[in-house]
Amino acid sequence: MDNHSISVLISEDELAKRINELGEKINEDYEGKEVTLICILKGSIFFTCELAKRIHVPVIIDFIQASSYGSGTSSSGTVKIKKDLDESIEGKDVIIIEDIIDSGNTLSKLIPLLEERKPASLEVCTLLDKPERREVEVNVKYNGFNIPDEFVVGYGLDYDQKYRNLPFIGVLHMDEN
Ligand SMILES: O=P(O)(O)OC[C@H]1O[C@H](OP(=O)(O)OP(=O)(O)O)[C@H](O)[C@@H]1O
Ligand SMILES: Nc1nc2[nH]cnc2c(=O)[nH]1
Repeated sequence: MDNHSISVLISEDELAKRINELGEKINEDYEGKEVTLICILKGSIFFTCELAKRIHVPVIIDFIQASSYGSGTSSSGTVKIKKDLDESIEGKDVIIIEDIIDSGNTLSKLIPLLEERKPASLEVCTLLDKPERREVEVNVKYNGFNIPDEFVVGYGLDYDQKYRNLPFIGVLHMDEN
């Protein structure tokens, strides 16, 4: 069994404050419109819920699931759709909600696929960005925090499907022995 510990990187209060700011910005940018939030399962569920509560224009929420990294901590480079959206996004103003952008592989595959469905607009909102890890450029309109190249858990992010329920973002430290 793994021996590891977790240290707080971004506290619950800091998350709430920044998500408020992102919500306010989205309210300004989408004034008079309806916005469709696409939550990328599973990691983005907490962020999507918290952000959606702060958006005051009409909101539609839908879910999509891309293939996962599995139990490891690095990108496979290939992305498959495991669960597709329920509704059409044709003519909709869409924001993709991500918990984290790491290599950029997931979004670089997902964005063209969603663009083919002819949304009126398509933007990306991520809670976390690890710019040092980027392999493929992704156009990100809303970004909560840039973080260092550390494996993080909590607030939806897992290690081996665990720790998604932590109310903060923590760094996972693996013990040496
Ligand atoms: O920029 P990338 O290198 O592609 O990494 C980012 C993706 O990795 C994580 O998902 P994961 O595949 O771990 O699935 P999960 O959200 O179900 O945990 C995260 O939620 C992003 O979707
Ligand atoms: N849980 C988790 N998933 C990721 N996917 C890409 N980067 C990360 C990370 O730092 N933590």
